[in-house]
Amino acid sequence: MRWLTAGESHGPALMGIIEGVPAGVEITSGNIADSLARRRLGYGRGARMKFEQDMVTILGGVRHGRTQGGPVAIQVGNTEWPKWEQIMSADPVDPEVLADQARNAPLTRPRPGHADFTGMQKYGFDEARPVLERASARETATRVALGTVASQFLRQLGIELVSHTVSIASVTVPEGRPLPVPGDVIALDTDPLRCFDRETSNAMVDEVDAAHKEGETLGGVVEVLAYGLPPGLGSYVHWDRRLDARLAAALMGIQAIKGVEVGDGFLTAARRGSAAHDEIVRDGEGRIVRASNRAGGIEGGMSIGDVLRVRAAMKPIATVPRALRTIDVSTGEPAKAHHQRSDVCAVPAAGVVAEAMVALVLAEAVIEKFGGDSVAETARNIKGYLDNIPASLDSIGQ
Ligand SMILES: Cc1cc2nc3c(=O)[nH]c(=O)nc-3n(C[C@H](O)[C@H](O)[C@H](O)COP(=O)(O)O)c2cc1C
Ligand SMILES: C=C(O[C@@H]1CC(C(=O)O)=C[C@@H](OP(=O)(O)O)[C@H]1O)C(=O)O
Repeated sequence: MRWLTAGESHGPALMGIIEGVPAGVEITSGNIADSLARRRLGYGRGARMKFEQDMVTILGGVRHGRTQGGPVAIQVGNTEWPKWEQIMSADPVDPEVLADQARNAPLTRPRPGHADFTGMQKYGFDEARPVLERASARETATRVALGTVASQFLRQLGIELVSHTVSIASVTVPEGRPLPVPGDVIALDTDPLRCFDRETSNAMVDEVDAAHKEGETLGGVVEVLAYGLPPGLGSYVHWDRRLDARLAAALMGIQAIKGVEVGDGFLTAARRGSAAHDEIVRDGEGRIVRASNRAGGIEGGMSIGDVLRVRAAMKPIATVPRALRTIDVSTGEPAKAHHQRSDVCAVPAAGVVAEAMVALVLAEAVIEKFGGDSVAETARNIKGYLDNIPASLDSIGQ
């Protein structure tokens, strides 16, 4: 399986292609639009989320609501395009027409924390527009679109994902709260911060309001859970086939994500060995189970058949209204970084993006282990594998 996105933040559309999806995945543009609507949610998102729509068109690979085995191509149109048609035109535009457009003013005051400055150095641009157009997390709309295809595939195999917000700045869900399960997704999506704990969510709203008032921006932590995984996805034999390595890379590949944790992660580093691992025991019905899930469902680079649990830490939004110090590269003089509008906090949206990235990694790992040109074939192969795990090693009660 492989996938790729293209397109700019203010271009006509974003595009994504995913190849290697078996035939028979049930997917409609409505499913993708629903996922994209979830990505736009979240208290603290900026003005653009209110006035722009995501226009989904499936351009290939799907017929009558089912994948056909070929690459799936999805377009997400930017409804803001008419305002940017000349500025972002692929073909040359009369410089006089461009000179009249206020929003085309050169962005010569790069924002610390964004890709602006180094992107200009790297590609030889004299302003940040061409950098931010592609560096922008607008691109994550396409990842969520492609991730929806992956999620639908996984769901048909009994694997369900849940994402939620664990913290906004220093406001954190208290330790020991029960994990949200797939049946909680609707409730999560109606919470302003996609937080499972009502009291914490209220405190998060206050935190975002305070930051907004003070011209600040915020980061936070999101968690993705996967239920129903078979044991053995990923591998211990090569570093780049480890499931934890692939999940970490996928999550770190989201704009503004600065840390990834698998299971209890950093907390585990502070524990003694006897309190760090998940003992293998028999439950009341004689099945082999784990006494805990500190590892987050991965050992030795492989899924162990328990709930997968990964977290991603997002830094505060780089476009800080109380603008940071920078240099105006057109004059060489100290200046304040450019700021027109931005999100105060996009952590809830990042959770939906993280869920999409986890779905893409898991779908790829499933295809790698079980193959299948159709979902039915993949499902048969999974069943054959599980049925053939010897009783002495059976941890899934087959
Ligand atoms: C969903 C989402 C929305 C974001 N919205 C903004 C935004 O409105 N303004 C901004 O400056 N950065 C925003 N960012 C973060 C930037 O894209 C990110 O800071 C930039 O790519 C640099 O981060 P990096 O150093 O991790 O690449 C957003 C990120 C995500 C995931
Ligand atoms: C448009 C989206 O996110 C954008 C991500 C983003 C950034 O710098 O990453 C900056 C903002 O865009 P603008 O600067 O045009 O207001 C966000 O709105 C989106 O998520 O659909």
